Amino acid sequence: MSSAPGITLRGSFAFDHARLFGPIDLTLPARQWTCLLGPSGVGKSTILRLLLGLETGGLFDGTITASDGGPVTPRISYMAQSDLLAPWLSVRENVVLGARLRGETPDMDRAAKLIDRVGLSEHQTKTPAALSGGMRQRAALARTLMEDRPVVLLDEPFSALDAGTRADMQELAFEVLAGKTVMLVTHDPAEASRLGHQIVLLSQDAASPWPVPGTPPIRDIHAPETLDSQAKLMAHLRELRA
Ligand SMILES: Nc1ncnc2c1ncn2[C@@H]1O[C@H](COP(=O)(O)OP(=O)(O)OP(=O)(O)O)[C@@H](O)[C@H]1O
Repeated sequence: MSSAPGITLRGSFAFDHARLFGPIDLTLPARQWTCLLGPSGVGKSTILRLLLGLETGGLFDGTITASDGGPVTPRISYMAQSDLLAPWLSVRENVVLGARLRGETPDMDRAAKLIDRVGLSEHQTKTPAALSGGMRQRAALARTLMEDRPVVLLDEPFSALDAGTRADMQELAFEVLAGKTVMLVTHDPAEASRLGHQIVLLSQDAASPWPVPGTPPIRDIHAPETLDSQAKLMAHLRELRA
């Protein structure tokens, strides 16, 4: 597969001529993790929908480009805020759904390994209705990790998980998505401080870079630079609300 490209979105977005954000200039550097934070309703998920080429109900005035000049949308896999699991399929069938929909033969060994890594081996024949919210989120994560696309967009993928499982799943995602261009939408300063090569704060007027620790991700949760970054980012986010 070709190397994962960087992605750049430049422009403004409006609903019914009321500006939601922009003009902004947001670049996801190739093969790095970009963590996008910002107040609820500022337009983070809308940016993901624009990158995915999905209907937004509004008007985007701008450009979305890949650093290699290739198409953007077909090279993206996406994990939405809601799990989007098919309710009539088992965990295992959901995890291989992408391949089935494309008419491909799924790699069942890879699926089994991922289901095991997200801790759902004993639940793989259950349908989503028989799972907890955190289990459904892990099933959706396994499905996303199963897709081998160069660009991956994750919309609050760990939000329903307990703290220990969340740390484990962050480590799994970082390992499996090595070499891919990733954008993680999160409200969690600790998560961004741990995972981001780049942290970007979205406001109505700008997508602004926020300093990241000098060490490369994935960072140890207890490392002083991770904790320092987390504390400063948290303080800044609280100031923005004041
Ligand atoms: N079809 C629509 N028409 C008008 N406004 C809309 C429409 N769809 C979404 N919105 C509004 O657009 C804004 C941005 O929504 P979006 O989901 O992108 O925000 P977000 O930053 O991801 O929020 P959160 O952090 O809560 O998930 C919200 O205020 C939402 O109410």
